Amino acid sequence: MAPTSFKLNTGQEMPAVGFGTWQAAPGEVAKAVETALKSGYKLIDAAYCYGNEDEVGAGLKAAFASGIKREDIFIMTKLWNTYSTRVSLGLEKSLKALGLDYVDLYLVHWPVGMNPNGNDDRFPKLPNGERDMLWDHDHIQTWKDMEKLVEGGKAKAIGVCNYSKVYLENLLKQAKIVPAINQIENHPALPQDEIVGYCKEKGIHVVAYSPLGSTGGPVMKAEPVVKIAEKKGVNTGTVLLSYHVARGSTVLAKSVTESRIVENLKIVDLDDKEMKALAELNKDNVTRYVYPPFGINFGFPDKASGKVMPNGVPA
Ligand SMILES: NC(=O)C1=CN([C@@H]2O[C@H](COP(=O)(O)OP(=O)(O)OC[C@H]3O[C@@H](n4cnc5c(N)ncnc54)[C@H](OP(=O)(O)O)[C@@H]3O)[C@@H](O)[C@H]2O)C=CC1
Ligand SMILES: O=C[C@H](O)[C@@H](O)[C@@H](O)[C@H](O)C(=O)O
Repeated sequence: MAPTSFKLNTGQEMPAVGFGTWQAAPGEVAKAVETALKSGYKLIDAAYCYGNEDEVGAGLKAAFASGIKREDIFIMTKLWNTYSTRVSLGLEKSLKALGLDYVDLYLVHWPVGMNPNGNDDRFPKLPNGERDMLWDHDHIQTWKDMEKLVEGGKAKAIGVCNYSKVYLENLLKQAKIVPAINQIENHPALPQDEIVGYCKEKGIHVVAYSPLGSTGGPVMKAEPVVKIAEKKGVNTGTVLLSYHVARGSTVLAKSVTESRIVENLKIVDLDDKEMKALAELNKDNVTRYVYPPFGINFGFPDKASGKVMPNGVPA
């Protein structure tokens, strides 16, 4: 039987399936979060940059009012890049919007800094339209500030997102706290074997995002996925979500559609042959769906161009 949770290096149990809130349109996400929690999700993923933490908070409030207990739910949110030099403020703003006293896990959203005094709170731009980045920002300084939060108790644990092997290697050389998780884009069309293997070796739990291929769920149409789903009599989404649990990862799926929210809780066992067939998908032509235009080389083997940042890829 597929596991329903995984133990983190902090001792916390993290559910195997979580609910995503990115790109949930205004007016939809509060209801979606409430529906998700009432349907049995125990893990909610939020972020300051999604601009909807207050609505996520409304959904949490409604679910708690119906009898669901805060302590039974694992809630994580993320520090946005314009707060990379104001970590404590970033957490305070998220807690306020979510209506919470603490989060179970606070994550660095991307290992970059963006201008905190630019022309927008979340997405400051330069006159030429490029993102207003802090080019000399060292992601390890942000991590040191993240470490200080844990003592305060408002973040029970800390972790990262979008870290490649080389970024993580650099971080671990100076970290006092090993990140509890690394949240990365992951699906059979982007297996990320290098970083998944490295995280396993270091005791960092992998959390897979965009498991369906993000907006519109394009990976659901891939041939091996459709074939396995037909053979097992399940939906293609179930195959894609189950792929991560079989790999020992937590998976996050987003939907604002009630039937899909419920459907995405279903995980089935996949055997070695099925996992191998999924591994063959786009083997020589990986597809990454989420790669914002920061102009930075994050060190992922499939995207090795862009500017080199302090403590990023070697110059
Ligand atoms: N740390 C990071 O940088 C990132 C984190 N994330 C997190 O991961 C979560 C999941 O990733 P996300 O990019 O949202 O994409 P997903 O891979 O979860 O796909 C979401 C899309 O698939 C549709 N969908 C969901 N379930 C089904 C289903 N059963 N059948 C058919 N279509 C379906 C949704 O439509 P609809 O809603 O209309 O039902 C939506 O268009 C995010 O919401 C976010 O919380 C995501 C990206 C980056
Ligand atoms: O979490 C989801 C993604 O990382 C998202 O936060 C970014 O892609 C952001 O929209 C951006 O454009 O930089």
